[in-house]
Amino acid sequence: MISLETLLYLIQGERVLLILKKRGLGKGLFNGVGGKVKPGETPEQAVVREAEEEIGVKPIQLSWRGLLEFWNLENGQVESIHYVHVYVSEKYVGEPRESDEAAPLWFEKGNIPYDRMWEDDRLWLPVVLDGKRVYGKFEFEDWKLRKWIVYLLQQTG
Ligand SMILES: COc1nc(N)nc2c1ncn2[C@H]1C[C@H](O)[C@@H](COP(=O)(O)OP(=O)(O)OP(=O)(O)O)O1
Repeated sequence: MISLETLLYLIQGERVLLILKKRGLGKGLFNGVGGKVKPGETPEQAVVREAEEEIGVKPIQLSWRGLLEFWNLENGQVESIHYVHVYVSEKYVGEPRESDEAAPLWFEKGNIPYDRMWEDDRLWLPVVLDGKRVYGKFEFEDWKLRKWIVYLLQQTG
């Protein structure tokens, strides 16, 4: 399976909003808001839809912060590949609320719960929260991180 997905981090000053995922891939872990891009959607449209569905908030300004590839292998075979566009937003409408998919929680940027997140997050999220852009490729075996490479992207404009 190859899928195009999104991740969004709402920012308020020195705080970032994470969700505790209640179902699906990454259930029980904190992550950004997001999910799969549906046919006919752009990643931007998809991430706005996911924010509305998961936490009842509509981002009104998105800043693209990079592309991540997550490869998962099972018994030496590729089980799934996830291409994930990452965004942050400092402007949104609505107050984050819990849904059947996600429970939102604010964290200080210096106090992100990396021990309750995907293993890759600590390798690239600090860069994104520092206002930069990243490309990363992460290879997992049975969803355990084995190899990775992370590049800082040049800032344009
Ligand atoms: C494996 O490494 C990952 N790390 C992080 N931080 N986030 C990841 C990783 N792999 C996937 N993700 C993100 C990307 C998406 O935001 C979600 C997966 O989306 P999901 O499968 O839950 O998609 P939905 O469209 O919400 O789900 P349904 O198919 O159930 O509607 O995880």
